[in-house]
Amino acid sequence: MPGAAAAAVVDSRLCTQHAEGPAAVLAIGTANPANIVYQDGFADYYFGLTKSEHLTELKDKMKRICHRSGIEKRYIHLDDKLIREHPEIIDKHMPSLEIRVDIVSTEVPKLAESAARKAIAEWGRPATDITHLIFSTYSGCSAPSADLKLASLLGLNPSVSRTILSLHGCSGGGRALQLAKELAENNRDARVLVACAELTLICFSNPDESKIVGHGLFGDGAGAIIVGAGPLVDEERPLFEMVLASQTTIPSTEHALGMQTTASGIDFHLSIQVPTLIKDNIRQCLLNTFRSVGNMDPNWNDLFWAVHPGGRAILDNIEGELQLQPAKLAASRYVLNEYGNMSGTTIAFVLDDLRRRREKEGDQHQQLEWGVMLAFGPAMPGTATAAVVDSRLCTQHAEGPAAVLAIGIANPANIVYQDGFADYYFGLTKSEHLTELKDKMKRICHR
Ligand SMILES: CC(C)(COP(=O)(O)OP(=O)(O)OC[C@H]1O[C@@H](n2cnc3c(N)ncnc32)[C@H](O)[C@@H]1OP(=O)(O)O)[C@@H](O)C(=O)NCCC(=O)NCCSC(=O)/C=C/c1ccc(O)cc1
Repeated sequence: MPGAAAAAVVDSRLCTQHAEGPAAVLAIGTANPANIVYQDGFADYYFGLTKSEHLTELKDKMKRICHRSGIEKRYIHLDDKLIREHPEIIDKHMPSLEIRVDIVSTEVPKLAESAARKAIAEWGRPATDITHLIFSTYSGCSAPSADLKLASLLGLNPSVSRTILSLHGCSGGGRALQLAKELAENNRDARVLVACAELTLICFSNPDESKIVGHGLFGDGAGAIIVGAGPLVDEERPLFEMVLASQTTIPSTEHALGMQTTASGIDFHLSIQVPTLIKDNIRQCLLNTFRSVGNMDPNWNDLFWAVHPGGRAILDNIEGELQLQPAKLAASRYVLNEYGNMSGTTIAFVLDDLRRRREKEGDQHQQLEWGVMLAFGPAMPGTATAAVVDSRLCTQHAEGPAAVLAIGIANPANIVYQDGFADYYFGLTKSEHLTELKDKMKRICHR
C-alpha cells in the first residue's frame, strides 16, 4: 500500500528533533546501462536505427553537433534489438507511449538500484537504516512508481518516507539534494537516499530539426547519494557538507525548455537560447545565494565547482562569464565527455568525480573549503543552486514544529449528483446498452 502519509499536529508544545549541524553527502553511487554509443559514429547509428538515411542535411547537422559536443561516448539503453521488438517506437503514426512506459517502469528502478547499492556499500550501514527516499526522474508516469519499486528492490524499511520528483529534468538531482538537506536537518538521525535515474527511451524520436541537439547530447544513467546530518555514526564520513541550498526561477523563460507527454512518448523542446540565458543570469543568481550567507563579494576562483554539464556551450559560457580558471570545470567536462548529459542524474556523476579529484593529494585546485553545485532545468525556471562546503556549520532551523497556517480548497464549476451519476456517466460514454454494469454502478453510488 504505497504512500500512507502520517503527520502529528500539535498547537503549543515545542518538539524539535533537529539534527546537529548541516546535512552532508555521505556516499555516492552511479550506474549506466551496458550499451555504449560513441559520439563520432552517432549520426550513422541514429539515422540508421531510425531508417532516416535519406535526411542527409539533417544527418550532416547531427555530425556537426556531435563533433562540437565535448562528448566522446554515451550509455543508451535503447538499441536495435529493442527497435526490432517494438518498431512502433520509430513509427510516428503509431502510439508508443504505453510500451515506453512499460519498459522504463521496470528498467529505471533497476538502474537506480545498481547506483544505490554502490552508495549504500560505501556508506557502510544497512539499507534498512535509510529513513527517507527521494526519487527524481522524467522517465516514468505509472504507479506504483519508481520510488516504491526501488524501495522494494533495496529492501528498505516499510516505514521509509518516499517522495517522487517528476519532470524536473536537468535540475532534478539538484532539487532532490536541496530537499534531502531540509529533511536531514529537520529530522534527527534521518538518512535520506536521493536516487535519480533517466532513460532517454521515453523521449526517443525520429530525426527532427527541433530535437536534434537533445538526441545528440543526452545519455542514460543513474545516481544515488546518501545525505545525513549530525550526529554521524562511526562508519559515516561526510564528503560534502551542504550549507545552503536555493532554487531560482529566471522570469519569462518558460519557452526555453519543456517536456510534454504525447501518444509517442515524451516530447521535448529546447531553445537555442539556453546557453545565453544561463550566461546572462548566472552571476546574479550566484550573488543572491552568496549574499544570503553573508558573503557579499565572492571570488569565483576561490571556490570549487560542481556544475551540471547541460552542454559544452553552457560550460563555456559559465566559464567565460565568471572568468573561471579552466581547471574549475574539469569534473563537469570529464562527465560530459564520458557520459553525455544524463539530465538530473548527471550531478551525482560530477560530485563523484569531484570527490575523487579532491581525494588525490596535491590537487591544489580541488582542496578549497567552499564550493558551488549548480544545475539547470526545464521551463527554464529551476536554476537550482546549492552552495557546498566541507567544514563550516551553519544551522538555519526554525523554532518549534511546523504548523498549518491557512487552508484553501477549490473544485471545478461542474457539479455531478451521485443519485443521477449512473445515467450521466453511461449517457456520456454512450454505454446505455451495458445495463448490468449500469445497475452495478447505481448500487455502488447508492452505498
Ligand atoms: C554542442 C552544441 C549543441 C553545438 O556546439 P556549438 O559550439 O554551438 O556549435 P555550432 O554553433 O557550430 O552549432 C552546431 C549546429 O547546432 C545548431 N544548434 C545549436 N544549438 C541548437 C539548438 N538548441 N537547437 C537546434 N540547433 C542548435 C547550430 O545552429 C548549428 O547548426 P548549423 O549551422 O546547421 O551547423 C552547443 O550549442 C551546446 O552545447 N548547446 C547547449 C545545449 C543545451 O541547451 N543543453 C541543455 C538543455 S538540453 C535539454 O533540455 C534536452 C532535453 C532532453 C531530455 C531528454 C532527452 O531524451 C532528450 C532531450
